[in-house]
Amino acid sequence: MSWVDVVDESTRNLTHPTRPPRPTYIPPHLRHTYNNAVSHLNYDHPSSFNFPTHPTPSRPRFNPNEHGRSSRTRGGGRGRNSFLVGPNPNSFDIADKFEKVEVTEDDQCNENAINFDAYEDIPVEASGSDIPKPVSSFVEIDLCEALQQNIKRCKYVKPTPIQRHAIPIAIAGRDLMACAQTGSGKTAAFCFPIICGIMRDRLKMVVPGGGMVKVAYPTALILSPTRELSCQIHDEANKFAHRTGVRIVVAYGGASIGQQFHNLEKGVELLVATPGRLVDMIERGRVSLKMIKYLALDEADRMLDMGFEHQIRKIVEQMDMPPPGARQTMLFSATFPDEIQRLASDFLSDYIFLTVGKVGSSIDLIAQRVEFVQDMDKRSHLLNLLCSQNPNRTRDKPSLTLVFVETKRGADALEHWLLMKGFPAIAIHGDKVQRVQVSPPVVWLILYLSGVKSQDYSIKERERALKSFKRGATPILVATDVASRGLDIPRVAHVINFDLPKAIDDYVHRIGRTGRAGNSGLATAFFSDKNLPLAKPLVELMNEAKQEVPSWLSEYAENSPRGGRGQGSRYGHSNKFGGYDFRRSSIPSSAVGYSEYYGVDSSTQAADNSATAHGEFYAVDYNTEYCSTQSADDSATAHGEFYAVDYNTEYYALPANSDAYPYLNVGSVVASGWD
Ligand SMILES: Nc1ncnc2c1ncn2[C@@H]1O[C@H](COP(=O)(O)OP(=O)(O)OP(=O)(O)O)[C@@H](O)[C@H]1O
Repeated sequence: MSWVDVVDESTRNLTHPTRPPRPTYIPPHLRHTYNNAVSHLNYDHPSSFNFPTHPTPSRPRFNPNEHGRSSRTRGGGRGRNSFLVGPNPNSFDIADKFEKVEVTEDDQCNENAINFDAYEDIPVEASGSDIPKPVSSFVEIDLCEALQQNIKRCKYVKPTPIQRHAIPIAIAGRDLMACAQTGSGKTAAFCFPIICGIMRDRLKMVVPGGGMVKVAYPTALILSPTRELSCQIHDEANKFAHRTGVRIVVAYGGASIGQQFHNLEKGVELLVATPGRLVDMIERGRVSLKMIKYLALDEADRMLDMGFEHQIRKIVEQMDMPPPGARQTMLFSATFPDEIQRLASDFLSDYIFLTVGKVGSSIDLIAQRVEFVQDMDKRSHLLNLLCSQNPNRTRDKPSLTLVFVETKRGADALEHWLLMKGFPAIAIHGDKVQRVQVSPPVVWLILYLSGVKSQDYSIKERERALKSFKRGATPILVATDVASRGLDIPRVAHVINFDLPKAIDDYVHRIGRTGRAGNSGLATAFFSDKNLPLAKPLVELMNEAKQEVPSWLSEYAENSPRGGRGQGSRYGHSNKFGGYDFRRSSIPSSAVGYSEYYGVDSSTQAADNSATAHGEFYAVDYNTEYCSTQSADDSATAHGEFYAVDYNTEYYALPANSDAYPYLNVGSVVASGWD
């Protein structure tokens, strides 16, 4: 069966629901072990698979004539017609649908949808003072009744590990920096406490205005880097806030600001926004942040890196938002480079740092494969991969494949090429406006006649691409990093890094589009000469995730310049995976003149001798209060990775030599995998 047949079939099934289902091919993300996942995907022997019909690929070892009919006559046209269908006829209004979900006390329906077994041994680290205890069920948390009902409606039977730990912390009003694996339920972890807080505060707070107001005074703000992610958070938050009366508005750039002002005028308590559009609204005097009590940054490390930091600082520090301590701030991501932790700490007050899960444990979730492919061979290799990938189905819908490329132009070109080859692909990137600008005059005429503005059109184009992909009409999405973070798309079975990213953190987020909510997935990367700096961090990541590392990649890693994650990290420092609160490596005042004392909490008490010996970790005694002139462990200093002190040390200090400072960075915290 070819891709076009699959799409055609899935479209037909929509209109003929009585049609008997085809035998289901078990997709990788429903298999429980790596071996199972890859045993059906034998890439070295593509002929052992049910090849689709497609035009001749350029790769010589693949001969389409051995594998089926030519698709030029059959597949191409039908494919294109079938995936360029209009809106899903079965699409429904989420609110209506949600209303009809029955709430029962013993609703176990979704338990199978999420792999809770994987939670049992998940490593969790928390640091900070007076850390609230985790819970094991939602009912243990003091959430209001309507929210509890909505949790059941969402069929969230149990909290995920990040929810178990983070929600009690947030409900207790504490500031939080939380790092947990992709797809592990962070959205609910910050939405539940915010919605609950808004409902409680209503009783005490008087918000300016009333009725239709020109200036909006939200009490909660969630910032996220992309419009797609903001919309997704808005949809989720709306489900959680169903029948609570909490008013939620989303604001993002590239769409009509007028409509968004109109939405704000109707009242807003929780504003979900992208930074640029929010700054615009504040500067036009239409939004005031002076009533903000809850601030959450999703994908916080991205929000504070070079691209966004300026805007975020403006919003958080230079507008009228209450300062840290007067508001509650929560930062969430799957990756937290320590430089970003440092920046983020400016926004927080007496915060708790939480990491849930370590990379080394993601074995059952995302099977990672790396293949050496030179740039010129990538297309034919991709074609082989797509061909050998049986058009998987989950509940009679095709499984989805996400292909990451480096540039917008590359995304468009690959989309076009895949279409030419008869594969139902669609591209998404941040520059759809340009595509509109070069559109033929007839497109402009249609837009003009239908009263659609170009900005709206570009947004709609992006939305349309995502919708078409989500519902399986175009089961291959070619994307730039605009789709690498946060997007929660069920049935993404395979992530292909056609072009690897420059930073390993981006790789972590990209592959995290599969293997979500405890399900397994498959990630394939095309590694070329250009990716040498990524070799070492990639090998480290794969080793820690207990993935099979090809010997050629290990050799590259060994021969590549020193730097580990440093070379592959956009932040340029050596790193170790696993949870680590950067405050543990802060430089105390007596050592090098830093004014801030780092308070060590109980979670740091267990000093690890082997760590000391390896010079990778430092540990200080539980009762440590001061720093003194204890000299740093030589081996640690020599490795330049970490400062180590003796297990029984009461005091710790860092060498006064300021050159040592850069080496003391712990690097990025990356969490991935649930068990
Ligand atoms: N307690 C729960 N029970 C069942 N499903 C859950 C639960 N919590 C979250 N989910 C589901 O898990 C999926 C992933 O959640 P979410 O998108 O919040 O992950 P995330 O940690 O924010 O991922 P990313 O790092 O990629 O942004 C969603 O489909 C969500 O509905």
